[in-house]
Amino acid sequence: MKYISSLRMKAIDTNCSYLGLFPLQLMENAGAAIAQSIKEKPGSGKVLFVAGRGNNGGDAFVAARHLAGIPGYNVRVVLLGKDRDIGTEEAFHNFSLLRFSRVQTLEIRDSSQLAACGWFSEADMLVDAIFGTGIRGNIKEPESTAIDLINRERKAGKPVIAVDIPSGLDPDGRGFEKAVYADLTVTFHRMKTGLLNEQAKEHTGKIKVVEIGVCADAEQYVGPGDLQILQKRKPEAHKGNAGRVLIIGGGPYSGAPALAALAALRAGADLVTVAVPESIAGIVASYSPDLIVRKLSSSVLCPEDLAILPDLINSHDVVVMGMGLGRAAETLEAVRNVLPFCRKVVLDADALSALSGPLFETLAGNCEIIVTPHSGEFARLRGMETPGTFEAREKAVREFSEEKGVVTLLKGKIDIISDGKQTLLNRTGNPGMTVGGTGDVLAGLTGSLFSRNPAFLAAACAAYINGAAGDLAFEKEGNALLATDVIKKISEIIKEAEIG
Ligand SMILES: NC(=O)C1=CN([C@@H]2O[C@H](COP(=O)(O)OP(=O)(O)OC[C@H]3O[C@@H](n4cnc5c(N)ncnc54)[C@H](O)[C@@H]3O)[C@@H](O)[C@H]2O)[C@@H](O)CC1
Ligand SMILES: [K+]
Repeated sequence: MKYISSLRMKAIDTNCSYLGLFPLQLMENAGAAIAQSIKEKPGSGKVLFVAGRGNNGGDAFVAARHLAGIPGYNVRVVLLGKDRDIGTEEAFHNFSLLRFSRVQTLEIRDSSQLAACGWFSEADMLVDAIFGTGIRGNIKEPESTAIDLINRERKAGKPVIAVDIPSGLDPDGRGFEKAVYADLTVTFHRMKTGLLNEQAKEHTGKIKVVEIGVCADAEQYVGPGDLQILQKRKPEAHKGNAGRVLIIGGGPYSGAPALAALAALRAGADLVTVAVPESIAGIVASYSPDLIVRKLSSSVLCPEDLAILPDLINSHDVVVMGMGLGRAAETLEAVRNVLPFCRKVVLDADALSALSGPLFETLAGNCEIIVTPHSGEFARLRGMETPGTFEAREKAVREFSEEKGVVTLLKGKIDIISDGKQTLLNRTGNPGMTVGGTGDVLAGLTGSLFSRNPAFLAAACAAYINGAAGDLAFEKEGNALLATDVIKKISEIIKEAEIG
């Protein structure tokens, strides 16, 4: 069974808006589904909706409007507050429509009015729309009393329908104080994680999962909603809290590690150190005063560098390795020797050539790995051709990630990101980005996000931001865009999403 966390559900909601499917439309469908479920229950003439001030309450206002037009129903809504306290535009809009909908409403000042109004005891059926996925912290008044009153009526034998989640339950399955006991829970789009455990089952009654018209792409493709799940910078943050990234690259090339490092900085990392062979250290340092450069021993990464790398690795949160390293035998040996010292690593470009099946097994459990291959590198990693059809490629990425215990970001016209259990696609980006260096930018971005976030989320969001920055660069430069133009645009995406 597919189930979903409250954060991911919120992300899908935001992705829907981005695609042009607005919250008001989803709320209309959610409310209509509730009204339908009420109609399917016999003996429910006098229906009382108990609504909180969030969107869960908004769903109830829609359902009340849908039901009120039907002969035989007497519909009442008690709002736990005043209309000015309603927290969202959509819920407020739907509450306002009740004035024209033959629905009796009551706005309360405090919990004493709840029992005094007599509406709970007069109802034949109660609909619980106090909270859904937006519950936070200890339950306050008047919500707490409202839950008690619904439960009192249920004990007296009246049916109770919960909107999305019985109010009080934690949507993600953490502990809870108290919650509504329902006969039926009508939950939207997907089963919520918090409805599954044994304790929750005592509260949910039967669970019905109803579709509310979410666009498939809002769930399948990374979007702005996913960016909202990323860790935000805390106001009291100290230097280093927003991530320390170590880039190991360069030798035959000097630009690649610098591009990765600058992208990591733009994506919000506090400290980025670039460890490069001595022969190019001066060149890399000269690119930008923002870079901290550490010299390795020779003209390519080699096993002797193990003298300084483990300490450097320890003082950073994430290692990003591979850009511009070249594939000299001693370099690939050094990559293999460095990996056991890493706890979190992004492997790109030439570092991917050092990997082999047994190496993944040795590292399993000690090191979280993100690999960022293009199609050719993915073929080498797997030891077989990358499939031609999109579906087969997606399956290959999923299976490889599951088998090796890594997150794979397969770059392409549509990027595929998987950890074996979850898979997301990304379609930001444009043909101008086939220019050299954009892969290095993506690796740096991925490392920066990975320093503060789970691997799968970091890889998916990095793919989105890299492509979205590339699209902004394309508006100005067209097909003549350069990797450095992409880096310059990262800040616009980060700023708009209020992350970083
Ligand atoms: N795709 C979606 O995510 C959709 C969500 N919808 C509905 O929207 C709900 C989520 O809406 P919201 O995010 O507005 O949140 P909720 O409506 O679940 O709860 C937020 C309200 O509860 C109050 N509150 C939170 N914790 C409290 C506490 N401990 N004590 C007292 N009051 C507390 C808040 O101040 C706010 O007024 C879903 O459960 C669902 O019912 C639907 O409208 C359809 C689409
Ligand atoms: K509810």
